Amino acid sequence: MEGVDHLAFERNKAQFDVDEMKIVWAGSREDFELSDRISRLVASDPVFRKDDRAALGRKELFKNTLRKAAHAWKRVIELRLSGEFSALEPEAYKLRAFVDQPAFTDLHWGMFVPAIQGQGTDEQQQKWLPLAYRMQIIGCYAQTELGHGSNVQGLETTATFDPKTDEFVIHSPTLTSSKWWPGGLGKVSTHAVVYARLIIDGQDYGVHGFIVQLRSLDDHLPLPGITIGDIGMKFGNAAYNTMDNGVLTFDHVRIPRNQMLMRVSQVTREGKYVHSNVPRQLVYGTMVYVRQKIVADASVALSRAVCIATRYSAVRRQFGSHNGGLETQVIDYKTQQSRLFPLLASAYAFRFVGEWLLWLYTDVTERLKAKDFSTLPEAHACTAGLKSLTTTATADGIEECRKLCGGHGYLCSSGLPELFAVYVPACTYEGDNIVLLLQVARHLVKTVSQLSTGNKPVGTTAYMARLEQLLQYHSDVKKAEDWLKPNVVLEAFEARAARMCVACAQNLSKFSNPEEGFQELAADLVEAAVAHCQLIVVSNVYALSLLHKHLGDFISTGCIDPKQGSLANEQLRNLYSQVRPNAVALVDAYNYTDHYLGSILGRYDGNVYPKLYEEAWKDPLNDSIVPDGFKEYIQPLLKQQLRNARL
Ligand SMILES: CCCCC/C=C\C/C=C\C/C=C\C=C\C(=O)SCCNC(=O)CCNC(=O)[C@H](O)C(C)(C)COP(=O)(O)OP(=O)(O)OC[C@H]1O[C@@H](n2cnc3c(N)ncnc32)[C@H](O)[C@@H]1OP(=O)(O)O
Ligand SMILES: Cc1cc2nc3c(=O)[nH]c(=O)nc-3n(C[C@H](O)[C@H](O)[C@H](O)COP(=O)(O)OP(=O)(O)OC[C@H]3O[C@@H](n4cnc5c(N)ncnc54)[C@H](O)[C@@H]3O)c2cc1C
Repeated sequence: MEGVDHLAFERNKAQFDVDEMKIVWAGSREDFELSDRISRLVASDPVFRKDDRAALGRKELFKNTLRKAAHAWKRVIELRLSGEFSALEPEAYKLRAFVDQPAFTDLHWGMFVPAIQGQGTDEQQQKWLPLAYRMQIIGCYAQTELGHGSNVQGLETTATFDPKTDEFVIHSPTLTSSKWWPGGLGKVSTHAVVYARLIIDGQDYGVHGFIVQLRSLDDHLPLPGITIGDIGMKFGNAAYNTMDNGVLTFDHVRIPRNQMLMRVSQVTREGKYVHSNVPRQLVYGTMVYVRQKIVADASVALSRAVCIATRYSAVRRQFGSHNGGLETQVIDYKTQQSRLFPLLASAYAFRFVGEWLLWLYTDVTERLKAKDFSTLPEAHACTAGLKSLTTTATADGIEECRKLCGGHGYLCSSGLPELFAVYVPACTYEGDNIVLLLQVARHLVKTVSQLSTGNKPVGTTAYMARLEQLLQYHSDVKKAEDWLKPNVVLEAFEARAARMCVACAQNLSKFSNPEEGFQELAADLVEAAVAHCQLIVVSNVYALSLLHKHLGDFISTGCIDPKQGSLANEQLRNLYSQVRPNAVALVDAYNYTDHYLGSILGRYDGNVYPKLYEEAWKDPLNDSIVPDGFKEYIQPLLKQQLRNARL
């Protein structure tokens, strides 16, 4: 029934103030009001409708994306969502987020602009940023190649300095050096920040960023020497196919010398390479920025899936009917709770860890401005590790939510297949998750090895300073409630991470060649890195379900014994019972509109069955009662069978 809240009985059970929790989730009252206003604005605008997108072909889908991006930009300007002509302001960022359709603009604002801001000189910023802010040029981030993505130092594209003309010659020497994947490149971008090996007088100075114009600003045709196109359909139907991930090759394309991004190092008119007194890793700065954004984004994607699965689990009933009464809500099954509630808790935990990471990132940025590079390794390890941890958990969590919704979760109208398809590449882009965990492992091993030299570990590795104590530690948990004390949980996680790191460091020391040891022990190193990253995010329910999931680690490292493991599980069951009456209210606190959720199963009013039934009839296959192709392919078969039957 329209207008009836089928979930009201669930909402009445809540033991906390949902409106207050909405503010906690949003970050502040101001943020809440902003999100609320912008999400409603998007939901009520017919251009931003998205319920029809699963049935669109690639070309229509792409054109629809262009239309939405252009309309979003128009709205930003009309509503003066940002003071300047810039879409970097929170309002404009939120508008793009609620439009919920990946587009070239994500890369323009999310990578092209930050690359120039972070790696361009003041002069370069003054020249390029106003053009980019007004979208008079549209840029992308062209780093990955057909042959190399993870190994940035292995990129093959060259930028050779020509002192005669004061230019760089950008060239793709091999097929594998073709740029491959950059979003927005395939059909839209007029410019790119291209990463290429700097060659001066035959000497290779490694990978640097260059601003290169790709297409004419008049007719949008590729400039001479440039070959460009889309790399083809990707996983899922609509999902990430709204994006024109592209291929690009250069045939001796010339650009002026001042288009090398020169904040970190410079090439003079005479062809002299000058490296500023800053770490070369600052060339990777844009990736650090985006990894931090991706962590913040993980809680959004996971919370959407959890919201759908929680509301639907309260609506869906199976078994347990007595004397013709109602069947049991599937959310009341302990198995459903043990799969769903840790994800609900994870969404909240990732929301808070995202805030913390933003603080860390802001802090390191301020320090870099003051030429203090001391916290850069910690910022790199935290952004890389948490990007890996949160995206893996979110991608797995979305898929689990699909299963939690049974068969109906497999329908596109549940919103879950598309959410998964659009999200899962987050485990790969901005750094493959395993490659990133290996970076964390290097940081941890280095930290352990420096302890003997008296180096005091700082930041998230500070617990290693108590190594002796952590190596002696054995949990003193005696009853299930002991697991409710944050310190008890935290110490167990610290001891587990410390012991796994120390074990890796000890095993590494047995190798005469450390690099060989690192390769050989990579799987253990990744597990130690995961343990360290989990330590960063632990909080009550979440921590206990993780402890239960990784019980083997905790027991094998001697941090807890099997009895204490069972007590943790007992406590977990108690906590699920406490979460149960609050579950629907906890997902209401995300304040998502039905437009943004894009899911019949997750509708706010819980009116699932009539709407699912209605939606089915909208499928293009139901446009005709007898399908196209009946006469050619089905009727002859039927007639054939009839003839055979008569024989
Ligand atoms: C709308 C706004 C955006 C919103 C965001 C939301 C969603 C995103 C949406 C869509 C995504 C779309 C786009 C995706 C884009 C891309 O994918 S761009 C391409 C990204 N590519 C990668 O991430 C490549 C991964 N590889 C690397 O980062 C490096 O090659 C790797 C770190 C693996 C190795 O580098 P290498 O130079 O070979 O280093 P070493 O292992 O030898 O390390 C040398 C030292 O440098 C330190 N280090 C490495 N990286 C960094 C860094 N980024 N910052 C600081 N320091 C770094 C490393 O720790 C070593 O230090 P020590 O020498 O040990 O002290
Ligand atoms: C949707 C999407 C959008 C993207 N957008 C952009 C963009 O805008 N701009 C851009 O430049 N790039 C972009 N990329 C590329 C992306 O950054 C790379 O795909 C990513 O960095 C992974 O690199 P790769 O593809 O080379 O994977 P590979 O490194 O080839 O990974 C293959 C396998 O090898 C393993 N592996 C690799 N190295 C190691 C190692 N040292 N030790 C152990 N295992 C290892 C990995 O774990 C993985 O299992 C995008 C990719 C996707 C999927």
